[in-house]
Amino acid sequence: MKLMIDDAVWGFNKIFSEFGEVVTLPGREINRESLLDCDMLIVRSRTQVNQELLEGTKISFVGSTVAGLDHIDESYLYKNNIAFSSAQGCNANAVAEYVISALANLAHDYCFKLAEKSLGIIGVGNVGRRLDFKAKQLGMTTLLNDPPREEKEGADGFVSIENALSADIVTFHTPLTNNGPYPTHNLLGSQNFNLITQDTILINAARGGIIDEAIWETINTKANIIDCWENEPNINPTLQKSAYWSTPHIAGHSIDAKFMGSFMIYKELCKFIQKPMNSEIETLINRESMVIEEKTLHATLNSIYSFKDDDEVISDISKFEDYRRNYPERFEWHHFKTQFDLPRKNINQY
Ligand SMILES: NC(=O)c1ccc[n+]([C@@H]2O[C@H](COP(=O)([O-])OP(=O)(O)OC[C@H]3O[C@@H](n4cnc5c(N)ncnc54)[C@H](O)[C@@H]3O)[C@@H](O)[C@H]2O)c1
Ligand SMILES: O=C(O)[C@H](O)[C@H](O)COP(=O)(O)O
Repeated sequence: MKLMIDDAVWGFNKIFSEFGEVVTLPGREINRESLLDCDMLIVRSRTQVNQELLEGTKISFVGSTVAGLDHIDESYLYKNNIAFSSAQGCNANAVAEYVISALANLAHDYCFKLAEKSLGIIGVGNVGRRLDFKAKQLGMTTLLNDPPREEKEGADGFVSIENALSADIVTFHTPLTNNGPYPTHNLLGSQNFNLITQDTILINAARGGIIDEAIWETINTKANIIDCWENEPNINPTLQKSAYWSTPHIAGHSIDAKFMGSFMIYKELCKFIQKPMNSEIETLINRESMVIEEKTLHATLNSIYSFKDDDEVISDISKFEDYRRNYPERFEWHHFKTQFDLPRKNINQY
């Protein structure tokens, strides 16, 4: 068997070589010709998986080791009996930790208390739930907007998008969709950007295109935290300069998240070819606990990982893609023994 794997897939050799010959390319360079003698395809978000890529190949399994799905034509795969698995939730905790780190830095630099602020979360799935849980542990008031969930689960606990946009801090965690009952392209756009004021902190760690950047760059906000951009890696320089933090789409790029994305697809591939799992794979991340002596939330989180460094690197926008492909090792909070009592994972969520 021959597998084509995006070379940004974490541990691709250690994890997938037991299935057969592994060949790799940067995700953006995987094309139909490179797949002609391959049986399986393992990607991240940089490969557009559709008819143009797969027609005439013998690919029978596609694994996407990330949470987003906007790079996958799922209906094409289904119609052509190509098995598909993705890693929903693999990096949700990483993104929630990124947002809390941003809020801790903003609270420190703008001299406010998080417990006195409201947080509007638009999209309350794997990321949004974890963020809601952590923010509440820090005393914040959260306003949750998620019409698809509201439709299924009832209105209790949810608010309108207009209400969520009135929060002190507004953060988006929806997929990027252009159709269906609740499309998210320009979810914050000409129809409602008037609800964003000069006191609003606005965060996009979901997908470029959910917030209309042509309007965003003209609006005065209190602060912009931007991890996901339209037209990556050729991001909007005006917005980049406006941002308190501008980062190169790395909110979900902890080592834990990258491993989990690969491990989730490994398990699905074992099921697909009915092969028993190699139990050693699960223990590939066994980092010993590290001690952080800092006493405040802000100092503790910056000791764990300094996102400010990521922001500074992409002040030179040309470094966007190369930096994310060679991103520094970042471990999630549970690897650390901290003086400050950090919001921990809620085991009921996982
Ligand atoms: N920056 C990063 O590194 C990073 C990492 C992980 C995920 N993401 C992005 O964030 C998105 C969310 O991630 P997730 O794991 O929470 O996905 P998820 O599918 O678990 O949650 C998405 C939630 O959005 C809701 N939703 C859909 N349309 C909506 C709308 N119009 N208004 C409000 N809510 C809506 C869904 O009902 C769902 O609850 C992903 O699709 C991906 O594009 C980015
Ligand atoms: O979709 C996701 O899970 C995230 O956006 C993730 O950061 C994508 O990772 P990439 O494919 O850009 O490495």
